[in-house]
Amino acid sequence: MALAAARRLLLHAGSRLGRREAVDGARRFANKRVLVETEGPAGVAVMKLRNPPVNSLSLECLTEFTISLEKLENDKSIRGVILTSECPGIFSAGLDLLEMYGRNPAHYAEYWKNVQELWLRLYTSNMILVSAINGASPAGGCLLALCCDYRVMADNPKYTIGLNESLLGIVAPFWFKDMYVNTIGHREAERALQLGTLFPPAEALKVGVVDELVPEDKVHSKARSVMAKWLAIPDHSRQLTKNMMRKATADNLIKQREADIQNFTSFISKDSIQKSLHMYLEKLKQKKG
Ligand SMILES: CC/C=C\C/C=C\C/C=C\CCC/C=C/C(=O)SCCNC(=O)CCNC(=O)[C@H](O)C(C)(C)COP(=O)(O)OP(=O)(O)OC[C@H]1O[C@@H](n2cnc3c(N)ncnc32)[C@H](O)[C@@H]1OP(=O)(O)O
Repeated sequence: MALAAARRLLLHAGSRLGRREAVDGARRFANKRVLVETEGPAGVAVMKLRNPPVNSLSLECLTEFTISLEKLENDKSIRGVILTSECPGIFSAGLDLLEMYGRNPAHYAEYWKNVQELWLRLYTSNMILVSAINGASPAGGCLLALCCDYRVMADNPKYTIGLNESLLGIVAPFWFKDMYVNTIGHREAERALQLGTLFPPAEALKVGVVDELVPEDKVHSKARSVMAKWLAIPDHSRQLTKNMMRKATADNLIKQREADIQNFTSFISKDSIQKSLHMYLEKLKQKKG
């Protein structure tokens, strides 16, 4: 309930701000964790995640992300979005582990509902989505990139991307898996999911997790030039084609959202799974010390 109220407030406040700044041609609206900048006639918005230190997708971050997308979808002058990160070296560390560890079942259910909501909105967006992957992109971070129509990644061997859930002792849900299969094919997805592979850029390109690698300082300019190419296609034919390609995958979740929430909640609540998450969080801490 509190989140629904926050969502209404943010939508309202954001639209007022958006109108005021439109006077300059370039517009900008921001929540705490998501910054959106639009550039007048080109019809392109740049959406930057800024939830330091690692852009983990906390409940608040998911909510703000979803609201920002909703606002862009409602703005008919926007045809494309470049998704990127403001956190140096990190695109997104994925779902926030602290939302899935040590909480109660009602919290897990609420969190998962919001994860589903963001995924459905991103994956089925009518807008052109290009990801400018300027850092590490494990699990839910990779999920965000996979939702896009085109992925440009910084060619820095320190950055990896992939669905690594099995390394955490958890399991990517069927709709993560479906999207992976759609992107890289069944055999590669089967292997990468079981092994929890985090691909360095060259391998990510080879297997098809990303579409293009560029030097780090060229990620944004390349994303813009890719966007220009996609903008040249008539919206109606591109959108109908996208819908034709993606609808069955999205419908597969839509028809069983509630069951998927129940499944996640009971899975993540298990003692054995909580123990695995605890160990993984400890490992992250130890890495520092
Ligand atoms: C039969 C059953 C069938 C189906 C199952 C049913 C349902 C499905 C069930 C579950 C599905 C869940 C799907 C989950 C998806 C996810 O996205 S899980 C998250 C996966 N993410 C990761 O593994 C990334 C972990 N992080 C890292 O590898 C590194 O942090 C980094 C490479 C991103 C960045 O490295 P550094 O720059 O060195 O930063 P630090 O490691 O020091 O981290 C700083 C700080 O941030 C904390 N942190 C990192 N990642 C997360 C995260 N994802 N969530 C929350 N917090 C995170 C880290 O612990 C540090 O914290 P402090 O020590 O500073 O407090």
